[in-house]
Amino acid sequence: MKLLTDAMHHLQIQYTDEMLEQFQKYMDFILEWNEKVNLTAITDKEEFVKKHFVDSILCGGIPQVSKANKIIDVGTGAGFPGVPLAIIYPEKEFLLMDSLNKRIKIIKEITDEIQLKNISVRHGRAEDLGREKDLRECFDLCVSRAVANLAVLSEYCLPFVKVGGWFAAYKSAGAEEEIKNSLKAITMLGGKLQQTQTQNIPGFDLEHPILLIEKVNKTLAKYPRKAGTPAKEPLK
Ligand SMILES: C[S@@+](CC[C@H](N)C(=O)[O-])C[C@H]1O[C@@H](n2cnc3c(N)ncnc32)[C@H](O)[C@@H]1O
Repeated sequence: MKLLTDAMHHLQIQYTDEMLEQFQKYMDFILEWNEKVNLTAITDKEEFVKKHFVDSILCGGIPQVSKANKIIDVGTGAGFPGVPLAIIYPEKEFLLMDSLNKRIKIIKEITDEIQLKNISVRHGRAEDLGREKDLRECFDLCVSRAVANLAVLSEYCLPFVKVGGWFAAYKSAGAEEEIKNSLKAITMLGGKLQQTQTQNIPGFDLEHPILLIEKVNKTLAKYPRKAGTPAKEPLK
């Protein structure tokens, strides 16, 4: 866990022994489950800590993230970035969702086991859950990593965010063209790209722009379109 504590020092994230224990147990359980169900291609523990834990908490300490209370992780997969963020922010409430029920059930089982009490889970597609009354425009912050192209992702994510809230999209370096081509879609969905934050921890080779998109207007009732349509016909 030295890699993780080094990164947390750099990001000025406070941590406790209990948090480090939760990180350790989460990795152990995921790798154990991974022998039966495909959860992650990363099985080397050092790589796991870097690419899953450190990468997930790169948005830690960003003011838009620090001040959010209710957070949703769209397309969480094996729990990233939602679980590491829930560990470092025990006072915030997290909802992790994914269209693959198998993964959601495993995350629930593991997070119960390690007593991460601030996580709940929901199975479903973003296009469907984004229309549910108890989820639509209810979150201060939506995070999402490695789920879809930014225009598509914005249609999945922005409907969950309340006006005045934020969508933090984890993108890879070199996404400038993708960002430029998604600006219109972001506006159509009620968002505005305000800032791109690139966290670079010396020695980590994780250069990652995190796009901070503010929800400036309500999302029109016609979005998200029906399941499958955003990916087939991205807004432009
Ligand atoms: C490549 S994985 C990334 C998982 C995780 N966010 C990470 O960074 O490790 C993409 C995940 O998004 C989920 N996903 C894709 N489209 C989705 C949708 N329309 N609604 C909900 N989840 C979706 C997939 O089931 C998968 O678990």
